[in-house]
Amino acid sequence: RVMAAEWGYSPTNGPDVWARLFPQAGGARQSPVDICTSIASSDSNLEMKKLTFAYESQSDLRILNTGHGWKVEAPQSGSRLEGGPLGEDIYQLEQFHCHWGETSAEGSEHTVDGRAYAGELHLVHWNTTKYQSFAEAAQHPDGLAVLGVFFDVGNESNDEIEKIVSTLSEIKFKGQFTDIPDVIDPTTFLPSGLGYWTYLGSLTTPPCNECVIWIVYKEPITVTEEQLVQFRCLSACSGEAEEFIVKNYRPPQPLGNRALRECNA
Ligand SMILES: O[B-]1(O)OCc2ccc(NC(=S)NCc3ccccc3)cc21
Ligand SMILES: [Zn+2]
Repeated sequence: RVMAAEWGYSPTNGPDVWARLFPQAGGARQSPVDICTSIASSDSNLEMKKLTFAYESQSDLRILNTGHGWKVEAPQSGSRLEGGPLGEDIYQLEQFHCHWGETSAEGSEHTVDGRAYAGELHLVHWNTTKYQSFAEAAQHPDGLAVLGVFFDVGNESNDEIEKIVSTLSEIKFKGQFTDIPDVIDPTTFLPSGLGYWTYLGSLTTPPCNECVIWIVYKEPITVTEEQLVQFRCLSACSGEAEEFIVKNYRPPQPLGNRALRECNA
């Protein structure tokens, strides 16, 4: 059966059939995974090398509808993510995006002891110590570092997420983009508690390159149901046809014999 031209999240082009067109999707270090907290080893080594990050505040960042969700392009030569599981290398912010579900009972990519959150934010960084470009870094096992932040649904709307939501009506269709007028400070997306789990994995979307050092924060941030409802109004199509992006998360993949380490910052 020829796979639909575009990969997606429906039964005919979704995660269960990605490996047909994207062989890496069937690899042994795929993401996301279910984080089984009982097997996470508390690695004193991680405690020693504190994970540090420094971001700039930026305005006029471009947000686009990729057809699989929204993505904010935030190449930040002045940003630095280092320490923790990242060895001696410095990683630079490239973009951030989000995954969500049809209802708030699902939506995150990583799960914790089988529990899904309502969504998951990914802050994507690449190794500028070793590689010359994002695309090159994505071809290497230590090329990318992604911070994952879970979304819990609550009554307070998240002001930083609101800056994203307020632009979504302008990028309803796939391929559309606009500039976010507000100043965005990526630091504000991070929870107050900085404990995290870390393991070696992959992109969670095709081509599923096995190039990501994952750092998943334990503490979720809060968004409102209304904010998630707005995410689900984006269209996966470029024109009149309306196929809403109601879910864009990959289910957990086998951890296999990978180490899952935790750091209680
Ligand atoms: O797993 B993720 O959803 O979260 C983290 C993350 C980062 C990047 C992507 N995909 C990209 S950039 N593909 C295009 C591309 C792929 C490979 C080389 C160049 C360009 C998906 C995810
Ligand atoms: Zn992602």
